[in-house]
Amino acid sequence: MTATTIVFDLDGTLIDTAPDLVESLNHTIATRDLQPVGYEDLTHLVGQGARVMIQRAFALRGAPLPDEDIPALLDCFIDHYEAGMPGKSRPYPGLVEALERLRAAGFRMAVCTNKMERLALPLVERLELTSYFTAIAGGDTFAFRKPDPAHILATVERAGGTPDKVLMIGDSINDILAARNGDIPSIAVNFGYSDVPVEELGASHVIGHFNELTVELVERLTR
Ligand SMILES: O=C(O)COP(=O)(O)O
Ligand SMILES: [Mg+2]
Repeated sequence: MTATTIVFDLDGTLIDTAPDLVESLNHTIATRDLQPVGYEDLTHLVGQGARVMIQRAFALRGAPLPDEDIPALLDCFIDHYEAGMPGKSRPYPGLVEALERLRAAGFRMAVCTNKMERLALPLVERLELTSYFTAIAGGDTFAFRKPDPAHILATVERAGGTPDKVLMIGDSINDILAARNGDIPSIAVNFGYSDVPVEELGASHVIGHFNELTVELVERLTR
């Protein structure tokens, strides 16, 4: 019997990246004299990767952003974010213990994030989490990304899992919608960066701490 593949989102699910995202974003928009955004703005800004985050920050400040200006701003963000990594970003409480017990129970685990692969890989590596995951796919790894369920399924395939035995765990609409669109059971975590209450996302289950992510829960949701 093939083991279930547990697919985790990254920002706001495995790792609390908010302080560094906000800092790098503010560094980037300051080059255009825009006022800094706050932590409370982040839930509206993250989710679709750095390019969209920059575009949304300009929109939030009512500043025009011609397409041809985006590459330089994106480079500015990437350079700043990469240089500081892992900065203040940390795994959420109880994560490592949860990964340990799920690995011991034989589950295959993978990461499916809309963050660029070149940022996701070193972040996971510098927080010493890489060895838990059989595959790590970013928002630019394939030609599609969350909320397209193909992103989850291609990640599972890369991890050597089977598409009918998958559990998606995420913090926001993209994750849960991708799961729902693919008929995949899902868990929403309530400690991430959703701009709506996670109970409204339509996940199969909601957790408030990784100590609730038990082997029994995974088995029950993927039966
Ligand atoms: O960085 C983003 O915008 C989204 O990243 P996530 O898919 O890991 O939440
Ligand atoms: Mg997320």
